[in-house]
Amino acid sequence: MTDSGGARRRVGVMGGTFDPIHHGHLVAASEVQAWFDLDEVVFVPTGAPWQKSGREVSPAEDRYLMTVIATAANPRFRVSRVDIDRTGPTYTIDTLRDLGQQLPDADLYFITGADALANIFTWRDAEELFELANFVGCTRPGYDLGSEALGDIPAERVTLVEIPALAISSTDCRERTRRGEPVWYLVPDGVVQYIAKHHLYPATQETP
Ligand SMILES: Nc1ncnc2c1ncn2[C@@H]1O[C@H](COP(=O)(O)OP(=O)(O)OP(=O)(O)O)[C@@H](O)[C@H]1O
Ligand SMILES: O=C(O)c1ccc[n+]([C@@H]2O[C@H](COP(=O)([O-])O)[C@@H](O)[C@H]2O)c1
Repeated sequence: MTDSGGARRRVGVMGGTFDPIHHGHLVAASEVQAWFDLDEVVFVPTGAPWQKSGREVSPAEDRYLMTVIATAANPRFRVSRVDIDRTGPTYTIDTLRDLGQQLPDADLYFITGADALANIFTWRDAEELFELANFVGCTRPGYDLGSEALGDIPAERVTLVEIPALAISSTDCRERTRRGEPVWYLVPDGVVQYIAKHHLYPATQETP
């Protein structure tokens, strides 16, 4: 909503495969929300993450529901279905166009990890992305994003934000679950229970 002075809202967009969502994602979104005084952060689970097509990804509805569970307690967080309800590969250019139409009075801040930001020119219509949103790159353990990695990203459209180092990845959470190790406190409690209830990330069968 626009206030009487016509001020534009600031909305964060946190896209991800979220297989599963973990506290690294949630801390990054919370830090960026506070840093930019965002009105809200919209989490957008991917439908078909084409750059992860070489590996098995859990059903979109499971990833969506885990994201809803993980964000439910924060009044500034919500989850959008735009990417999972669109058919075909998921491209951020479509995410930003769809959200821009839904939120015409908002300035968008797309939140990514530093690793993802360094690869942004492999994304579809990369040049156009910077016309639709600001980009916020979160530092992540193991990634030292020097200014050369930002390459041709327009400087006025990108900000790097240092967040408390959290060495958590979805890959590690899946592997720990497959090995029967706990993921308590790496992911929200409700997500631990969702993974168990729906038998996500089962132990892989050893071939004799
Ligand atoms: N610990 C973390 N701290 C900050 N950002 C993160 C962290 N983990 C992931 N991200 C960022 O969150 C976004 C969504 O990530 P994604 O859902 O692919 O999780 P992931 O942990 O990187 O998954 P995977 O290990 O399966 O590749 C990406 O922009 C990614 O760079
Ligand atoms: O637009 C693209 O071509 C593109 C390519 C790779 C990743 N992305 C987006 O980057 C975000 C993080 O993706 P991922 O695969 O690291 O979970 C998510 O919103 C993806 O849709 C987007």
